[in-house]
Amino acid sequence: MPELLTAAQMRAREETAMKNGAVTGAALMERAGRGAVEATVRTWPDLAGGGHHAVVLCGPGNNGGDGYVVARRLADLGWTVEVFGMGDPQKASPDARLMRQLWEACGPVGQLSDAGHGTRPDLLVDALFGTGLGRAIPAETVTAVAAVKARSGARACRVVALDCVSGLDCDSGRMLLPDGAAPDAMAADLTVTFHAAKRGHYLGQPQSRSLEVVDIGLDHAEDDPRQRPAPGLLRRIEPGRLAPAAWLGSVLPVAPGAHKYDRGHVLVLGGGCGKGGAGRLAARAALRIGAGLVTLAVPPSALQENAARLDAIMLTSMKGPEGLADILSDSRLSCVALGPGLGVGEATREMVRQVAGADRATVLDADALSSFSDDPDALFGLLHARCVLTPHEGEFARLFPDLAEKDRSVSKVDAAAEAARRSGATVLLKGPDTVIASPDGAVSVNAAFYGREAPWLGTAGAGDVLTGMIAGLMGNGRADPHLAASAGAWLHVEAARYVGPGLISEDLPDALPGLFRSLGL
Ligand SMILES: NC(=O)C1=CN([C@@H]2O[C@H](COP(=O)(O)OP(=O)(O)OC[C@H]3O[C@@H](n4cnc5c(N)ncnc54)[C@H](O)[C@@H]3O)[C@@H](O)[C@H]2O)[C@@H](O)CC1
Ligand SMILES: Nc1ncnc2c1ncn2[C@@H]1O[C@H](COP(=O)(O)OP(=O)(O)O)[C@@H](O)[C@H]1O
Ligand SMILES: [K+]
Repeated sequence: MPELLTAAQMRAREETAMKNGAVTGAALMERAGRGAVEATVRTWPDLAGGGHHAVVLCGPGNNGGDGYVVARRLADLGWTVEVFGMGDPQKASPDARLMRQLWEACGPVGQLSDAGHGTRPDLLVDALFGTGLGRAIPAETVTAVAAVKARSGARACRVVALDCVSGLDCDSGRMLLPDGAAPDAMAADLTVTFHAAKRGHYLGQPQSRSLEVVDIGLDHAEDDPRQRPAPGLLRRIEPGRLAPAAWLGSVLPVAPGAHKYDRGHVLVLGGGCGKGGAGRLAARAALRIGAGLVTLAVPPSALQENAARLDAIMLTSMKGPEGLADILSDSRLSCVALGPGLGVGEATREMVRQVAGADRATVLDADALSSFSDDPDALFGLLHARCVLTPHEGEFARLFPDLAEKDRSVSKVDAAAEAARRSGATVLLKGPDTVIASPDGAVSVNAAFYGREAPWLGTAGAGDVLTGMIAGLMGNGRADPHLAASAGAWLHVEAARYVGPGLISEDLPDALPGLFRSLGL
């Protein structure tokens, strides 16, 4: 699976290759610029050949150096190229200075403040800042980008960003913009990044419609999606070089001779009369994803309602927390999911205490988490390594107020990792950029970006389905919590994309058989 690098990790890869004598900085810059031009033409084949017009905005560092290479390459292809630069060339790195000089043999470098003059270009190249960004970008760069876009009038020109959209903090995904700038002021149609995607490309609000990774000849670390990611590496969840079936075969119960108990028996604790939808969604998802048996335990008053709605899912009556011990005494129950529709309060807290004490694979969501807002440490004291917490940002803020989104000083990755360390459980922090972190430092991200968008997944009950999917995967005992949560999050988005717009949560479990078939399972 592809790893997502921090800016420092990227610099280290580059420095190692240069120290080994494997490559020079100038050669890397040439490859980056050449790769960016090739990726641009691959994306927009009508830009192949000469006769087009580009405006290239170059910053003071090596990102600007890449921009001078792109400018020269486009000019070689017969384009009309205007280049505008910033910063003192004498202060640039030797590589960036060299690339600027090589460009200057082809054409001039104008002042950034003049970038707004002229006719509509076919392409705007953002080579202002890359991984070296340390603070908010200067207002003059935002003004220059807006001025070039304004040259285009109603028919916007295409924008390609080199390495990242300038202003993107490549570690956190936050945009570092001057006061007053619109959040999408620097947005691009295509980002071409080098060697590997950076963390920030897959966190926060995507600033680019598409992302291409160009190989520049540096070594890649091997990462097998069937194993837990190594601490310190941020894994992007996707099958990678493996076929989806080969990857998911490591978490799904597919042994030909499997008995239903080999495929796990999941217990879902459901809500009271009139509050049962969430539990039923979770139970159905657990069954559809492959649990051999699923039992829904509900208060006696909700038995009739549920009996009328369920067939393959077994139903049992549970007289409050007092009735739970008896149910949990069945050693064949391999995973318990609780929270959706349970209600916030002491009864739910007591259920969590008993389930955690039963030392089984456990998924805690929604009210099972919110019931501990007043004393998160009491929850953390109960948890063990086979627990998965699946908060959305609101639930996360109740348990980890100092890591809450609104005043988060660290990235979502670091926030989830700290939450996992503190709680002793795997934490899946939801969103279009869902982050999964485990106490040993394993972290993965499942991003619904770059052609994998599924905004219709933000619909009532989608989280309850995810809870059931993860419980179903954990129940069969094959996958560890991190891998089960990762595969669950990936399949959740794939199921949403399989159904498409108009999706309601009920559709998600029932999309799984068709999705599995399409994945070759
Ligand atoms: N690391 C690698 O392996 C490679 C890096 N390359 C390019 O090099 C880039 C990184 O280059 P650099 O480290 O020089 O960094 P950048 O070019 O991203 O920017 C750093 C420069 O901008 C200045 N700066 C940073 N933030 C600023 C702000 N807010 N306002 C004004 N000035 C600011 C810095 O003082 C420095 O001069 C990558 O993004 C990539 O485009 C490529 O050439 C290929 C290989
Ligand atoms: N824009 C989006 N793109 C992809 N997934 C999304 C988006 N918005 C929400 N989701 C996903 O939808 C689910 C919503 O879960 P949650 O907030 O718990 O809802 P509920 O409580 O109604 O079940 C989460 O898995 C989240 O990651
Ligand atoms: K850039």
